[in-house]
Amino acid sequence: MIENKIRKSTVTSSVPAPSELGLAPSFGFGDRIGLATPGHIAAVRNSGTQIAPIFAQQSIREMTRTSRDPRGVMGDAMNALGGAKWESSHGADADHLKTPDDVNRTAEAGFTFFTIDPSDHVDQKADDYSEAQLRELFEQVRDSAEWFDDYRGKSVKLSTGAEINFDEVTLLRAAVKYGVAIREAITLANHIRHVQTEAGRDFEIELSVDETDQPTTLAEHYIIAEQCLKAGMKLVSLAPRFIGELEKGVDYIGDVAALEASLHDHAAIAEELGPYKLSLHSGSDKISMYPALARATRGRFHVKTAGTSYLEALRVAAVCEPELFREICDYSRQRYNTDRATYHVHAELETVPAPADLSSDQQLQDVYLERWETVRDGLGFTEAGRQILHCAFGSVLTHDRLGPALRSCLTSHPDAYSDILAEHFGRHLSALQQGL
Ligand SMILES: O=C(O)[C@@H](O)[C@H](O)[C@H](O)C(=O)CO
Repeated sequence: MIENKIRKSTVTSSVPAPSELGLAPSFGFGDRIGLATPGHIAAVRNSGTQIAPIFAQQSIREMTRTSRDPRGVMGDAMNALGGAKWESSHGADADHLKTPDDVNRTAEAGFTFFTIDPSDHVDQKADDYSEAQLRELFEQVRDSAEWFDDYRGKSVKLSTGAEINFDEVTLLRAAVKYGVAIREAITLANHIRHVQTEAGRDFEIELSVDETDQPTTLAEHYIIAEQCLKAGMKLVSLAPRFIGELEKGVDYIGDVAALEASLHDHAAIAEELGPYKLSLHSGSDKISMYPALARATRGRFHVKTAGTSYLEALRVAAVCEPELFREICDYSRQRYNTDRATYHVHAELETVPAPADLSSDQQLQDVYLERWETVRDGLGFTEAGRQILHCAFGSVLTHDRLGPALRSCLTSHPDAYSDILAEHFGRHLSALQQGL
C-alpha cells in the first residue's frame, strides 16, 4: 500500500487517509452541502454492512454549481470523520473529471478514486446514424480507433450465454460513438497515474460512460473496457449507461427483471476482462434495482449517490422551518428549466402544483419530497417534485439568503439531519445487502 500523504489541513490525525477500496462492494455518499457525513457514518455503522464507504465524493460539476473546491469537500468529510472517530478504511471519489486540471486539483486535495468522464467526446447521435453516415464519419475518427480491425468479424460468448458479434456496422458505430472518447480517457488515466505515482499516493480509476442517451451495448462495453485495460488503465469500476431510465433523485424506471438480465451480461464482461466493478451512477433512491445489481455483480458493484442527501436536507427544512422550505420550492421552480441541463430528468413544472396551491405544509412536503412511503391522497406519484428540487441544488446553495438559511437550519438541527440520513441510507444499504 502506497502510504498516502495528504495535506495536514484536511486530515484529522486519527482518521485514516482515503485509500483504494479495490473490488470490495462500495457506496458513494455524495454530500453537496458538507454537513451530511455524520448521517452517512451513522447509516454505515447502524447497518453493520461490509459495503465500503466513500464519504468524500463530489463531481466537478457539483463543485462548480455549489462554489466549493476539492480541498473544502475533503475537509468537510475528514472533519466529520474525525468527529465520529472513524478508524476504518474509506475512499474519496473525484467525480466526473474531464481535464488534467480537474485531476491536479482533486489529487492535491487527497482524492484516491478518480472517475474519468469522457462524455464530451462521445458522439451522442451515433445510435441514429445510417450505415452510410457511419462509414463517412468513421473516416474522421479512424486514427482514434486503431483497434477496429482487431475485432472485425470476431464474436465473444459470455459466461451468461450471451454472444457479442463484432460485425462491421457494430464496429463502425462503436468507433464513431466512442473512438475519440476512449483515446481521451486513456490520456487522462495516464495523467492520473503520473500525478499519483510522482506523489507516492494510492489511486484507482472509474470510467463513466453512463451519461449517454442510449444504453451502452455489450459490444461497446467490451471494446471500451478492453482498450482501456490494454492501455494500462487501473480500472476498478466502469459505469455503463444501463437499460431503462436512471434519472436523478427518483427510483429506477423500467423492467427490473430485464435490467437484471442485462446486468448479468455486463458483469460477465467485467469478470472476463477485469475483474472490475460495475458502477451505478444516479444511484440515489434506486432501491427497487439494488438487490438485482448486487446479485448480478456478485457484490462487485459501486453505487454512487449525491442528490438524495440534498433532498433529505430539504426535509429537515420542511419539518423544522416550513416557511424556508416553501421559499426553496418556489425558487427551485424558478431555476428548474435552466438548472436541469446536463441532467437526465423527466419532470415538467406544469405537472407539479406550485407551493401557493398547496396550503398545507404536509402536502407541500408530500409533493416535493415524496418517497416510497409517502401516502398520496390523489396527488399522483410522479416524483417530479423531487427532480425540481434536485436539479436546482446549486442555485439554492449559492443563493445569498437561501443558501445560508438552509445551512443554518441544518446546523441548528444536526441530530434531525443525521437521523433522517441514517434512516434513509439504512434503507439503501439494506436493499443492497439483500443481494449479497
Ligand atoms: O450531480 C452530479 O454531478 C453528481 O451527483 C453525479 O451525477 C454523480 O456521478 C452521481 O451520479 C451521483 O448520483
